[in-house]
Amino acid sequence: MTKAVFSLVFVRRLNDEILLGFKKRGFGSGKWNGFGGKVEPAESVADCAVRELREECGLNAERVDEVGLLEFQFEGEDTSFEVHVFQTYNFSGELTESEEMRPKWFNVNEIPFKEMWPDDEYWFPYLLRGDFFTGNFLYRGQDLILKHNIEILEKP
Ligand SMILES: Nc1nc(SCCc2ccccc2)c2[nH]cnc2n1
Repeated sequence: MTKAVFSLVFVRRLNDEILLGFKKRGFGSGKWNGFGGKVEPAESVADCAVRELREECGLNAERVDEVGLLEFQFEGEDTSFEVHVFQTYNFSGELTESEEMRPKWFNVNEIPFKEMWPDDEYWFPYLLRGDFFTGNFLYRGQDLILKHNIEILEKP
């Protein structure tokens, strides 16, 4: 089982808005998601999160805080995805659509889960509440979760 490491970053504004991007092509296209991609050899996961955010929507995160760690396996595939989830409230720059992503602010009570990866509905409540979460999901294809486990580190 080879492991590929990815970053995924969610931008928050005030307390009730979150930035999502509609993936226009490539892996996960047709779904709303955070911004992210594959960690390159010479960078940290956090650096990757900042880089991918800027590349995909033009925003510069002053800092990113790790809020979760997810592992995804797809039945019959040898590679598993290790996804480090980050959040930031501190950003600058002008929101821009890219070839990859169409960004849009959502109210946290109106997350478009039906147009997102099925697992997101399991861990979004913890992301929004600021608890650190870990989870692993076994998929059949990209729509069916065969097995999953989630653990929460309650904030002190
Ligand atoms: N929310 C969410 N995201 C991903 S992939 C995120 C990491 C990534 C991978 C490739 C390109 C850009 C970003 C998922 N996979 C399975 N469930 C999932 N849920």
